[in-house]
Amino acid sequence: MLEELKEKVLQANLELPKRNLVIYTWGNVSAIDREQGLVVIKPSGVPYEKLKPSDLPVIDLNGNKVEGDLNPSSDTATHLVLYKAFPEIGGVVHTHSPWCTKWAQACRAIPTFGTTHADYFYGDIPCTRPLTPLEIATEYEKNTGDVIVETFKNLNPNDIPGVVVHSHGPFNWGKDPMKAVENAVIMEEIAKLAFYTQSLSPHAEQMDHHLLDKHFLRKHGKNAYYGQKSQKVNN
Ligand SMILES: O=C(CO)[C@@H](O)[C@H](O)COP(=O)(O)O
Repeated sequence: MLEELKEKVLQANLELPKRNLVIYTWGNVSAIDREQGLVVIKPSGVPYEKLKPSDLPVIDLNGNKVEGDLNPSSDTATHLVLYKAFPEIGGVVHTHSPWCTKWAQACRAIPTFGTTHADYFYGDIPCTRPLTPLEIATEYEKNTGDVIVETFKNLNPNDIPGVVVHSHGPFNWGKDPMKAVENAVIMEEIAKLAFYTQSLSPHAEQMDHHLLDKHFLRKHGKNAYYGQKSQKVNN
């Protein structure tokens, strides 16, 4: 079981350079086996092309390494917070992909400007609140995950599978590690489209972002009542 999960995590990590989401080792993917309460994650600082399944550390939900010689990703604490807070996800990915990171550094949510966005994300893609200097200095600790969970207090992570963390970058998730990476690729493209849209039309920002909510709801087979948000937005 764990060996199969390691292979899935390996393949998902190899997608990051393939999809131009990372340079060097600026990204990491993990997956969770909820029955065993174990997480498989990329080792810290190891180039993707050198990765083997046996290199992938296995950790428990308290962050204790239960298998593997290499150190787990420096973002492990954030991955663990998200698995505990979002019970339906099976994979998490973090990168410093350039377009999402621009919105993160500007501490701005990525606006819903079109159906490309609304096909995948229910409303604007949130940015966390501005982080304090101490939170920025300790981004490797659990506070990064805590501020993401705080951002989703009134949002459904199944309908918005990603966030940009102020001064840091994007985190995405999904039902499995490859779906998490797919959501990261899509969010990076949406971030790029949004950047150029607002540069072409500064007034786009004033558009009612909820105009496209029903597009998402219909696409995802939810009861989309014209002009009203469906009560049932969970998958
Ligand atoms: O945010 C950061 C560094 O600021 C990390 O996400 C690194 O970009 C990747 O770290 P490892 O996964 O290799 O530990």
